Amino acid sequence: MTMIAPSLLAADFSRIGEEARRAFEAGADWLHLDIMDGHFVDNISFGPEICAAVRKAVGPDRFLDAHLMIERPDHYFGRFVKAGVNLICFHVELGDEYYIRNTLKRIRRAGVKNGLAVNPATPFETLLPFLGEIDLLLVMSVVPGFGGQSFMPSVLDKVVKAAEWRADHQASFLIQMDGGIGKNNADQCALAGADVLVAGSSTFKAADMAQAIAEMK
Ligand SMILES: O=C(CO)[C@@H](O)[C@H](O)COP(=O)(O)O
Repeated sequence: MTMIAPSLLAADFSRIGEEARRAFEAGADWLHLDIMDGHFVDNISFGPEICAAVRKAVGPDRFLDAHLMIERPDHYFGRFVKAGVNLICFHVELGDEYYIRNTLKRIRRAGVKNGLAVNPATPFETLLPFLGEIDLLLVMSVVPGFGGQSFMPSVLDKVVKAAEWRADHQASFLIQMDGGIGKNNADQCALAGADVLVAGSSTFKAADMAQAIAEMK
């Protein structure tokens, strides 16, 4: 079944530990942590210390995935490993083939899963050198930086291509989609091949988070 990962970016930051627990109590499979540095994207969110506080709040067994929208993932990822996240994803737009490949390898060597994120405007072909070396592909369905934006259906084609590539090459990376996702488009994402749906506004801001997650599933 498709997994749902509420994005903590849409939570009430004045009660962040409680909000993280609320997501799992409502049926979340993972919790998605959006890390923004004000350079790679035009917004600043939170860093490793908040991630460590979230880990403490939810206990050791919950799956936390960190989406680094930052310029130097190679420099900072170790701090997120120490904070206790399970997966670290960064953007394919950030560097040349050597930089991306090397950073992917280093993340795995540090003992967590790796992931590569792709912006809506970046073509599928940019991902080809790396698809055999990732645990997760994150296809952005909004321009990263802010929650609450509208879903871009044009990216579904990239998800279909990634799912086809995965089947043809007997690969096993998960496909995650993120941005503007809720009960009205979750089915399109899953049918295109997405395994994990990130949802911020449609979960944390729902009147009933458990019902919102159940409806998406
Ligand atoms: O990474 C991002 C935005 O950059 C996302 O994770 C959003 O935070 C998802 O929020 P909604 O679009 O679901 O409100």
